[in-house]
Amino acid sequence: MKVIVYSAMPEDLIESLREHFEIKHIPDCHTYTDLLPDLKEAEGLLGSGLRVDSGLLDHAPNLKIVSNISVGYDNLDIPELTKRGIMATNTPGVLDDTTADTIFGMMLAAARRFTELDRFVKEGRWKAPVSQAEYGIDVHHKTLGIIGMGRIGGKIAKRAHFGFDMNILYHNRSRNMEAENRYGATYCGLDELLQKSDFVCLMTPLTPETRHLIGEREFRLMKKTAVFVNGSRGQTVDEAALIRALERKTIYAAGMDVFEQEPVSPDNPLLKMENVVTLPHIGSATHETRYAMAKLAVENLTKGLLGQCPPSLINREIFQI
Ligand SMILES: NC(=O)C1=CN([C@@H]2O[C@H](COP(=O)(O)OP(=O)(O)OC[C@H]3O[C@@H](n4cnc5c(N)ncnc54)[C@H](OP(=O)(O)O)[C@@H]3O)[C@@H](O)[C@H]2O)C=CC1
Ligand SMILES: O=CC(=O)O
Repeated sequence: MKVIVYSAMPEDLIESLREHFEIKHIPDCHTYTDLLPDLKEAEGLLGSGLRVDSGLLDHAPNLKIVSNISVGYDNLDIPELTKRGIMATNTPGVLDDTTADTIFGMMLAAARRFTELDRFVKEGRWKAPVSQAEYGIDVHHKTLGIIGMGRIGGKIAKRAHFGFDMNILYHNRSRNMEAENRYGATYCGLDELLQKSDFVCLMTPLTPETRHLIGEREFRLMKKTAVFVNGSRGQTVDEAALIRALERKTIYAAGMDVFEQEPVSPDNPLLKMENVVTLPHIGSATHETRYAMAKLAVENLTKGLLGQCPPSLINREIFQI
């Protein structure tokens, strides 16, 4: 069976795949056209970020499984894959703590102005003891609103509750009793969360329902002192509205790990704002966690192609056909 690996992958994991499959490794793939010569025969596709829809699938008549090395799977057209009987898998769970660390770190950095003041020191502008001009705002004992209290949202809540004595509000389509019982989180409507939170953290998947979930109206509902942090996907936020909210001081600061366009354009006004912490989509980017994700993706693909149910199968109905 032929498998295309279209992202960088540790050599030992490539070797474990070679025990079962013929591997074509194309680590620098940007669009499916880079894969065209191999797609026709491929039964498995493994990597992260590639858009997989009918455009690609029409060239891949033998494909049985698409194994995503990420938990978010907005790059996959799940209904189309399911219609064609192709399994889709992702990597939930193994990246929760690392991603929560990143998002929490970004919240602290925005509130305490770490990146801005790092530049202040390195550029030789630190000439006297700091004054109010360099003060930030406290994170501990404040109210954190988490939109999308799932696996990662829960780990952010854990840090906020046990480490920072924060009061936690959350909004989902359904209640998360574990977050309520373990971290004292309170369920509320989106508008109430936006009005009451000192920190607003967005952690939903990108779906048609969450596209531009946070826009002009939502920024206006937030406190003028609010710090907004996006760890989900760039398209869940109307970035033009965020830029206006920061320019007009409708909110205090922002932390962005994800952008509507990635890599972000150098002209993006957010890059010029001192009160915005920008990261290059590194939520899960540690050596240990990226390895764990790749390993799980390899397990998903191997099990799927060898006739077993992959542990993180998204379109489970395929196994009931
Ligand atoms: N920045 C980065 O590097 C990373 C980003 N991510 C992003 O984070 C996302 C979340 O991951 P994970 O925590 O594992 O996912 P989960 O599915 O565990 O959690 C997602 C949460 O979002 C809620 N949600 C979904 N749709 C809506 C909606 N329309 N309105 C309100 N809440 C909603 C869900 O609750 P309910 O169903 O009850 O609504 C659920 O609690 C990923 O899909 C990915 O996009 C993930 C990892 C790293
Ligand atoms: O953005 C990363 C993911 O795993 O999803």
